[in-house]
Amino acid sequence: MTNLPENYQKKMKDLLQDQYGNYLQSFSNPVAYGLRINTTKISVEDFLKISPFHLKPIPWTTNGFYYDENDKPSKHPFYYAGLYYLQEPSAMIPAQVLPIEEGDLVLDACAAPGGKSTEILNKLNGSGCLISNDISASRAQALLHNIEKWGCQNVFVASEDISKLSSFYPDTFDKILIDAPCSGEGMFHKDPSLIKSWIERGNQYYVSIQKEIVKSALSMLKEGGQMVYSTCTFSKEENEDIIDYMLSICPQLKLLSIDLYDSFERGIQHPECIRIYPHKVKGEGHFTTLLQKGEKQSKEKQIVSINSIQNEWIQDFFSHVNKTFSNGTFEIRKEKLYFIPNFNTKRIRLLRSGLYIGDCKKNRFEPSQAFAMHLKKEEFDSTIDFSKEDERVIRYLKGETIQVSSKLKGWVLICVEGYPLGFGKIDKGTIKNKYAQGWRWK
Ligand SMILES: C[S@@+](CC[C@H](N)C(=O)[O-])C[C@H]1O[C@@H](n2cnc3c(N)ncnc32)[C@H](O)[C@@H]1O
Repeated sequence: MTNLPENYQKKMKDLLQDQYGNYLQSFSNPVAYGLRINTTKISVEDFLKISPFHLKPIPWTTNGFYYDENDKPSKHPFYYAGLYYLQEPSAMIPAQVLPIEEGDLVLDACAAPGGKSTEILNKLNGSGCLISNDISASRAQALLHNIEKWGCQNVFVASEDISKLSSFYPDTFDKILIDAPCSGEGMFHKDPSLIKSWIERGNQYYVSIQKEIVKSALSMLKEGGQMVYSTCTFSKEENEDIIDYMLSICPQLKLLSIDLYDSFERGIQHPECIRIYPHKVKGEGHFTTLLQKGEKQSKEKQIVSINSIQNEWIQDFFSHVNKTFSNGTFEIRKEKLYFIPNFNTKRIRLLRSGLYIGDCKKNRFEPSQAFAMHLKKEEFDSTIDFSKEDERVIRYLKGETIQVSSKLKGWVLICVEGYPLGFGKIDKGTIKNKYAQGWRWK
């Protein structure tokens, strides 16, 4: 049984009252594991047809499933194909309740390692643009990897303090998600090591950070824009009190109610908010609120612009690519080709602008790993598709040279069950491995 500090126990007893015994009891439940399907790459129905895992629907999501601990989905080629994200089931709620519409400009303010950003990208479905930001440079690297694996083009990955972003983008975003840094009380069951940090820092340490973050976010939200504030902690100071603080500094802000799944609880004094407790659902804890700044406005039409790059090697490569790009421009920066969405990011620290397509080397073009993840099998005219049981899949993911019986020559997109994993270069049945070094199977 987890050793909870005395003062934490007292707070939780006051909060939960007669449910406190059930809360303590929940520490002996097994941890619930979840995966969320990348609906940009595969429909839920199609994934269920090819999934080798023991899946059960997570009732508050449309594309989230519990899996069995022994399934080990992080050790499967489908994970490398970016077909799903592994996420704690209750953490699926914040992105789910943010009402994203086609063409929205969205900010995920505290995004790393990317659980919520990946779902926002699914909801944007290739339209609009996401700025996925995290102050921590090292966490932002993990964010970049997850975003690239997800395969989208309409995203910038930034690493800034959100207060700095706010000076560049007043009244800019249609939607903002703040999954705030918090004391993590909802994670004590899954990761008891967080209790030590709770003892050292308590709740107030986070309250001041959260206030700064929400103040900056509110100033970046457009009139009529909507915002989700969420934490994975139970303390009222870090949840409803932060909502009260937001209401006090932004008078036109209002709370919108969220459809309540049976076992969710309402917020303290704010019935529009939802509280998720581990003794009520199969998942850890979370708090989520949906807010709107003033009245909804009608939307301006997106500017559609597209250019082409006059480079023989790029054009030759693109003669094998059957896909159209929109709402952005192709740009070569330091010999790398990108497709960059229409959004001015000139003054912020970026880890990635849009889609990194490949490298313009002397007399040739080399497509990137990110571009392979972006393509669908039918969008490249030279593919080798393996079944998930084929031992060459793992060998490819390990970076080995592999043999196939094929007359193809040149760049090939290597797929598993029809879903791209990366590129290779084939000649006389030998595939030279081009799977990115840092992504390899360990
Ligand atoms: C709860 S985690 C986010 C988890 C993420 N939303 C997900 O679903 O994978 C909070 C994040 O906030 C980031 N953070 C803390 N202070 C920040 C600030 N001032 N500006 C931007 N990000 C910040 C932390 O580095 C941390 O990664």
